[in-house]
Amino acid sequence: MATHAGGLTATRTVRVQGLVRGFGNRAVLDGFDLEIGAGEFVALLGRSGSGKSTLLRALAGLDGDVTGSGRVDVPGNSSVVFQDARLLPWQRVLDNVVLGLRGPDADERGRAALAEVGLAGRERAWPNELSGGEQQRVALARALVSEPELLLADEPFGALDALTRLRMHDLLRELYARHRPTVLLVTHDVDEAVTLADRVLLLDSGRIAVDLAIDLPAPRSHRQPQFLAYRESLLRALGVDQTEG
Ligand SMILES: Nc1ncnc2c1ncn2[C@@H]1O[C@H](COP(=O)(O)OP(=O)(O)OP(=O)(O)O)[C@@H](O)[C@H]1O
Repeated sequence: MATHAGGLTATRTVRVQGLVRGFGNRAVLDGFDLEIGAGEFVALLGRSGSGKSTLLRALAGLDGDVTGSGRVDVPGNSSVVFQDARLLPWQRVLDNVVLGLRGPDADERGRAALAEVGLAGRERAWPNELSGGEQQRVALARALVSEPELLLADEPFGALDALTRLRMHDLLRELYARHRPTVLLVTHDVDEAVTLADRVLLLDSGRIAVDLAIDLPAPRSHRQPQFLAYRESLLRALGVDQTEG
């Protein structure tokens, strides 16, 4: 069985060694290794079915029913954000954010987190009164209110329209600058990866085929020649034909 342990050094937040995960006879990850430094913002790209979510679930400890082996070291206080906000519809926005928080200052921290994601004044709203983008802001507030060392995000903006997605990019980058968690962001979107991350991993057939440091001054934009160079090399590695469209 895989061990899921805490106890990390200050310089390394995530360490995966010899991770094996599969379904039936098929190994998705077979002897997979990964290290992520404290405070790194890492994006994980890969074709559909390459094992991105399988890896994220292993890091989140959300695959207890899956057989596998290997060692997974992550901090004890990690948060996960998914493509859908997964709010409890019978709880008001603030109650969703502070769910699981203890202490007399929980509400105060929840309010502060909501203000940080631009939702001050919506504390008493019900989730279904919010737009998809607003619900995802609540999910981010809920993830960050506990000041996690590690934020795991599985295509958190995948269901949003293009404009909302761009706004969420700015917000996530802002929150990251303020709180400095280690981030692992699973995405299908090469531009999203290059815009947000300082390191991009490309998963292919259960192994890391590309491990690319993104060294771009902020604010990042498609107009930067280096941005286009990073995008091109990642698209090439993904096997996307760039002569089309
Ligand atoms: N519960 C499951 N039972 C059987 N096979 C599964 C299960 N979950 C995932 N798989 C298979 O494992 C492989 C990796 O899936 P995973 O969801 O990790 O890929 P992914 O890279 O996240 O894909 P996507 O980008 O489409 O979300 C796929 O071939 C998938 O069909």
